[in-house]
This record gives sequence, structure tokens and C-alpha cells, in this order.
Amino acid sequence: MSIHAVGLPPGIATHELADAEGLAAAMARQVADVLRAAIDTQGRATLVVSGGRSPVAFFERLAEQALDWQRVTIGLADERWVPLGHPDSNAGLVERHLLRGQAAQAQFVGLYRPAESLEAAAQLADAALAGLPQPIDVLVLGMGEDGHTASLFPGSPNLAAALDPACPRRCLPMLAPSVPHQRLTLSLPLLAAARLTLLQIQGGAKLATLRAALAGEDVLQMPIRAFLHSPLEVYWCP
Ligand SMILES: O=C1O[C@H](COP(=O)(O)O)[C@@H](O)[C@H](O)[C@H]1O
Repeated sequence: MSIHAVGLPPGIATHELADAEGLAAAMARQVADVLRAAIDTQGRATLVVSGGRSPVAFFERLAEQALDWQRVTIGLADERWVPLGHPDSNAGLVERHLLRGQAAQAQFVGLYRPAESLEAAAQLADAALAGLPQPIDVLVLGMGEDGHTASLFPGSPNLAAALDPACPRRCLPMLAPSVPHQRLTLSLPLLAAARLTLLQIQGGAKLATLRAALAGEDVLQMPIRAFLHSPLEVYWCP
């Protein structure tokens, strides 16, 4: 199977790489180029990344890129409601694999906040997101086999609110079907305003998910559908 067989609409560029290392290196080069151009024109750049298992090699290749990292602010598309030291923490993943070497000079705006409830934590994260320069220059999304992206999970309370183009909140509490259930996600208006969005997926199962997403329209069933339009570029490897 190939990404070219999926039938992405015109305007969505695709990049098919031979393996995960090639994909990570190609993405890192493109992201660094776009961040460099943003620094040249605006004096600063904003990168928002996703967590999960997929982005480790990409983070490590990106951290090696020559960039004026002090002028880069890095945020997260979503977070598991666990402290930094927890193995499922997306902030922990970024800290271990991206904020290293010269890239440690970047500013990081994380989402996890200790609070008495997930809702209270989301409100604190929402306030902290005022410190993330917007619009986002580069957004890197992943996708689950259920069609979720960021922590926009099918069936979660708050999903309709988070996917509302007029959602007034930057961050909302969400519930995932997998452990850890309690999540925080950026809402659609903040994510969709990104100047460039890259979707990183690997393997035949995720290609089949992408094909299913393209065959329908209900964003509540498959939230990735809200992002399947320009400016999007899809990176895939078997
Ligand atoms: O739970 C999550 O899942 C998606 C996909 O993760 P992957 O490891 O299968 O690529 C990810 O994009 C999201 O940020 C994460 O919290």
C-alpha cells in the first residue's frame, strides 16, 4: 500500500519515506526550514508537537537542526493528565528527546497542571497558553487508529465543544478510551489556525484509518477529518 493510493484531496502534499528514520529526518528538515523562515520574518517561531509513541525519532532529529532555538517556543497539541516524571507524560517525552543540546534553549509551554480536577487543570493550561505566540507556525499531529488526533477522542465528553470552530477555550479536558484516560487537548480554533500542519503516520493500519476518514464527513466520529485540508502535509512510511 502507498500513501498515493489513499486519495487525499488536491492541495494536501504527501511524503512517502522508506522507513521511520527517513521519515523523522525528512520531517525534521522541513520543520527546521519553516521555523527558520518564521524567525527571519517575525523574529520568533512557534512549534506545537504531539505526543504518543511515534514522534521520538523526529524529536531527536529536530533537536540536531541548526536553528536560533532561543527564538522558538514549543507547545503540545495535547497532554495526558499525569505529572512530568510519569512515563506517559508528553511533556516528559519532549523534555527527554527534543529539549536537548542547543534545542534546550527553546521556550516550552506545557499543558500539565496539578489541580483538584481535570477541568481546573484545563483552565490553568488555558491561561498558560496565553504565553504561546500565535498563530502556530508549524503544528505536528499524530493520529490514532480510531481517527483521534491531539486528544480529540471520538465519544469523549467535550468533543463537540473542542471541535467547534468558535470554541472560546484554548484547552479542554477530554477522556481517552485508553489509559491514562484523563487528557488535555488544544481546541480546534487554535490548532486549525496553524500556518502549516504536518500529519505523521506510520504503517498500513494508520493508512487504512486515513482512507476511512477521507470516505466520510462526521468529525465527531473521526476528529482527524477536521484537519484533512490545506495547509496540511502528510508524512507516511510503512
Ligand atoms: O494518545 C495520543 O495518540 C496520538 C497518536 O499517537 P501514536 O503514538 O500512535 O502516534 C498522538 O498524536 C497524541 O498526541 C497522543 O497523546
